[in-house]
Amino acid sequence: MSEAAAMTRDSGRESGGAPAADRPLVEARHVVKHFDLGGHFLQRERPTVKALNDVSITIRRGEAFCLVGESGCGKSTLARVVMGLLDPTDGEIRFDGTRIDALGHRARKPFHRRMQMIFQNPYASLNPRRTVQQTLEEPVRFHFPKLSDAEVKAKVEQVMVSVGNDPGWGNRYPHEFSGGQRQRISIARALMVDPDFVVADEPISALDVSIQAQVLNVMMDTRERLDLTYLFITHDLSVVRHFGSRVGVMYLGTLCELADTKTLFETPRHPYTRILLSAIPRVTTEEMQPPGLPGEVPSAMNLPSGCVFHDRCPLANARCSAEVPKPQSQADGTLVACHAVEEGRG
Ligand SMILES: Nc1ncnc2c1ncn2[C@@H]1O[C@H](COP(=O)(O)OP(=O)(O)OP(=O)(O)O)[C@@H](O)[C@H]1O
Repeated sequence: MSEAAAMTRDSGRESGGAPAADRPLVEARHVVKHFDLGGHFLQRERPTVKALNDVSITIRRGEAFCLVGESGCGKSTLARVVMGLLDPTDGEIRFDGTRIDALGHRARKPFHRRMQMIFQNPYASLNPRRTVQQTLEEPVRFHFPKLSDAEVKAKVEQVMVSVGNDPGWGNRYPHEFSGGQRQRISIARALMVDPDFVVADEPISALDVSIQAQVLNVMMDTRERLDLTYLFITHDLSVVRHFGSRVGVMYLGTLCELADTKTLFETPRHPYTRILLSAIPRVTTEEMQPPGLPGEVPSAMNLPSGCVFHDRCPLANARCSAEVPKPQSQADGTLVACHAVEEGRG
């Protein structure tokens, strides 16, 4: 199914029928996620963070799909909705052709095994009171209760070796390891249950620059060796270039552009993407504030009308402030949500 088809509301098409390799593994369709901040019950409009507003992406089997954008644009929220850690306000999530966001806990269990997550901070994501062995055994025993002790131990050893860790570290605790070693333990934990899909949310940004490449290489190696599909969230465009097969660029809860990595870097279409890429290599920080971009990102509690980027966009006209642009498929398959591009002004 093409990206454009996935983006067409009411297309309602199942992905069955196509050869396995061509079928999308993960689809987010028209996902909306609003956080209600409570407020006073007499308030007419309760304060709401509009974190995701009609976002659709399709992740194909075996690819490393990267999501980029400034801090607060909704990358982590989209990842959490895909993983079932947050319920979408609207829209749907499909995994291997099955709609999973509406499933009950029991029905979702097999999908929990197939979808794993690696978090940004390996210091916080590993339980300090559990040894490496206990941490790695736990998900295997939960998802494969019939395995014998010897089989579980062999599995731990095999996965530890596969991520470049010493299998003899099992009796040690997380604080005994460096950041890079801990993140490799986190990767091992995700791989223990033979997932198909791994979400990595800023997995290297908390690590020393000197070991970021090592950890990235471990992930690239596992992707090829185990035929994994990745959703990789990052601020760092040089990582995208290195790791990503396709890239989604987000701004203020919307998807601006979705393209093959090579195409995106060679011919960025959306004005926001162009500004972002023109800032490389200066923009690799948490803030990712591209120089030359006027003003600040508006609040997700008070979104601009029309295109959310219009008040910072050098190409904006009256239509941009009035009408939300829909993602349009270009001749090479790239999707761009921009009136200027659509009108040939881009
Ligand atoms: N639980 C929550 N309650 C209220 N607002 C939230 C919650 N989680 C996220 N948000 C808001 O949703 C928006 C998107 O946040 P999100 O963390 O998804 O962005 P991000 O692009 O991943 O940013 P970063 O790169 O800094 O992690 C932000 O405005 C954020 O403040």
